[in-house]
Amino acid sequence: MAPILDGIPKDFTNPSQNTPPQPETAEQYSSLSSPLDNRLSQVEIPPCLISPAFTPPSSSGTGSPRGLLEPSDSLSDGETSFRQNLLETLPEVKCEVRARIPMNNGGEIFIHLYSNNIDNKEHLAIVFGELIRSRSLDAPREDDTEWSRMVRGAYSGRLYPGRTVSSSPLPHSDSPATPSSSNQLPLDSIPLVRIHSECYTGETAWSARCDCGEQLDEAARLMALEGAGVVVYLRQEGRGIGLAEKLKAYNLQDLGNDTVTANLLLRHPADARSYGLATAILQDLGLSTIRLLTNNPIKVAAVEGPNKEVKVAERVPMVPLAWKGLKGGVTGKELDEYLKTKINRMGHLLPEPNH
Ligand SMILES: Nc1nc2c(ncn2[C@@H]2O[C@H](COP(=O)(O)OP(=O)(O)OP(=O)(O)O)[C@@H](O)[C@H]2O)c(=O)[nH]1
Repeated sequence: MAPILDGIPKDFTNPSQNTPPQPETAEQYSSLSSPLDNRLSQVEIPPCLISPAFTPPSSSGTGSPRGLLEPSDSLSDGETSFRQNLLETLPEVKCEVRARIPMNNGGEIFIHLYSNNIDNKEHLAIVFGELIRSRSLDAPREDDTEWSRMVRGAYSGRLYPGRTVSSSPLPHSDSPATPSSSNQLPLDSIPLVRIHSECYTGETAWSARCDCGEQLDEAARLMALEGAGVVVYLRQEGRGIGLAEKLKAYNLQDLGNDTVTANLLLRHPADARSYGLATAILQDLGLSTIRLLTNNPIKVAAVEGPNKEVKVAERVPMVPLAWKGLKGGVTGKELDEYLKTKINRMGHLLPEPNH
């Protein structure tokens, strides 16, 4: 693969790790991953994004290693700038707390907050349905009491005023209770999963530059319909470069650059994300086979992990509502350009609309 930015170390986003020899091509990759369709096998998947890998450090985006590039400086395609180092094992994750959230549409979710051994961010799993449970949350802990188990969310059924036993599945019943087999996800059901990267602008600040907020809503809608599913919400804002750098990238986009070039001009990779934490969280939730909601072929291969800790049985496309001719979604020139760059420069598997 050709170097991206002459003279800049490819692995500047994670300089402290030694990089083991990595496959460089889709062919070499095929021994690690099982592509879901023909287009997937044609995509050159950056080895750095195969789990397990570091999520970019929490300080990512706070400084450009060697300053801003001028557009006239050496700048080529973004693929080889994906460069992080692999771990030999998955990161360790621990669900610290789980809480029920009644939704404003009448539904209900269980938010799981995770800690891990590679960064200090609060990564989340938003769980639909009660049958998907966290092993690390439910496991007995030192000095556990019924009270501490209920407060951290390691209870079954519902909490109610006066409840004293964490494991009771029914109100006022003190019967023993890790979830019974009838309370587990049916063996033949493969849950929907969305691995979503944080996007303050699209999810909170009403941005029409991307469809991140819409994708989150659509994932929630589908999972609510099925009564089960998980959104793994990773705190890798701005494709891992952080909010400050993403905002600079927006200014560079307004100056005429696409999303990939804007990142490169800031001397960041086109995509600095990794998915090892997502793989570990799915494992903790007992999900070894999933249907993954995404258009991003890298995500599919990355989340499976080198040892196939998680198997993606099906990729479920996420087509923007506007591109399906439906109302209610994000629309506009910026969104179209954002999506076309994903298709043309990042290999996303999304058919362009006819309009
Ligand atoms: N650097 C940068 N990041 C952006 C921009 N627009 C959105 N993002 C970030 O892109 C990420 C979107 O990630 P995801 O929703 O997981 O989507 P994806 O990997 O692109 O692919 P899908 O799974 O198909 O949606 C979030 O972290 C956003 O903050 C941009 O213009 N520049």
